[in-house]
Amino acid sequence: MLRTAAELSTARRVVVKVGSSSLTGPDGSLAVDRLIAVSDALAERRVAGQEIVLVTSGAVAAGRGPLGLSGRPRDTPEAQAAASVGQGLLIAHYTEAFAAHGVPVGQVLLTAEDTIRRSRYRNAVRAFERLIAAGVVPVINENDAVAPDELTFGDNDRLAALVAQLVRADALVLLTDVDGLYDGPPGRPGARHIPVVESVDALEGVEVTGTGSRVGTGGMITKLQSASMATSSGIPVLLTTAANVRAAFAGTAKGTWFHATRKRASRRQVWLEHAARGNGKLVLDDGAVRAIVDGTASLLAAGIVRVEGDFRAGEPVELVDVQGAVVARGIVAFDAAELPEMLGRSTRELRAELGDRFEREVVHRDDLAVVRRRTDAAR
Ligand SMILES: Nc1ncnc2c1ncn2[C@@H]1O[C@H](COP(=O)(O)OP(=O)(O)O)[C@@H](O)[C@H]1O
Ligand SMILES: N[C@@H](CCC(=O)OP(=O)(O)O)C(=O)O
Repeated sequence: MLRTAAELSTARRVVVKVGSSSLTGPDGSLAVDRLIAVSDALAERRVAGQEIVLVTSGAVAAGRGPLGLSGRPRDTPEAQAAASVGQGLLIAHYTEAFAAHGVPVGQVLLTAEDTIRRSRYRNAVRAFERLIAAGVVPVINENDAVAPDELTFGDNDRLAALVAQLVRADALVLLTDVDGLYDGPPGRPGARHIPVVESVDALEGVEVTGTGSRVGTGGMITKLQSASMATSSGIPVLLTTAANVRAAFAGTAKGTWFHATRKRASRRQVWLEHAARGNGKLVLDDGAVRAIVDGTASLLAAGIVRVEGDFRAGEPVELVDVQGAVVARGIVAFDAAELPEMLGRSTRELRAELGDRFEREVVHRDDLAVVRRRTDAAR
């Protein structure tokens, strides 16, 4: 696992996210020279043997000019139209810029649903692995033209963290218009640069805003959420400017390095913790909550006080405490309809009264991910 920003040159696989603010000019339209500069640096890394996955914003901004929009789109359909027009332009420029180095790119447009559903998640993993093995740089954006309002990532910072988890990257690099995290809005006199963050969730005395550049989405808040998601699954994060991309890979860029806070988790665990959404909830008593949070126990029927929602065996569910706070997510081994008569009973009673099939754990340890405290709304 990478310990410092200086080690980035040794990373095998790096996900790089470039924000709209780094790809646009002062009038908010696409600045092709900036896109080419980032592409040149990344293509060189790919040619040198590093595996690069690019998450790029800029579709909405790139679509503004051709549609004659002077500011941000006014509503969702206008943003969808701008993204649709802009995405084509964006990928055309990337294709050309990387081709100058003999590197093919492959466009992948994701929606939140692609990560929420296990079958789609697995399918995305397969596609990425094949692209990377073929020497391609996957170029990813959200599928803004069709993503339904209630199911969008909305910002590419968190999408980039999910992609980093999906491809099991060694590092995530967030390129933006500011050379790292400051203890307050960087334009404010006296704001201090923070070179290293040990744990995003333990950050204190730092003021971040959700509004950033004129074209970006989410400001620094979504970057911290992204860093929290990545670092808590074992992936360190470097935040710096797009102009620093070469220096970043040489290990010399001014930026902020977010240490990984946990060991690398399996894709299944990461999916459960960060992406999976379920239709149901299992409400646990205090003893069961302690056992699950402590780390080694499976969930038994004896520790469940109530079942909410409708689900089938094999689907993800939330494990919540009696106050409703999410403690963990897991794959449940029984249908919702089977559980009520099992609640509160020991495995021995279940076997005696309901039969052998009911002697099992309700959620096996291997199918369970404890949801730790992290920056709110990190999903
Ligand atoms: N504490 C902070 N440290 C650094 N930048 C901050 C902070 N709080 C807010 N920001 C703002 O976040 C912006 C970057 O976010 P955003 O505009 O969404 O960029 P991008 O388009 O690259 O995703 C910066 O321009 C900066 O003004
Ligand atoms: N998918 C959108 C990007 C949304 C977004 O997160 O933008 P940014 O904050 O600039 O990374 C687009 O391509 O315009």
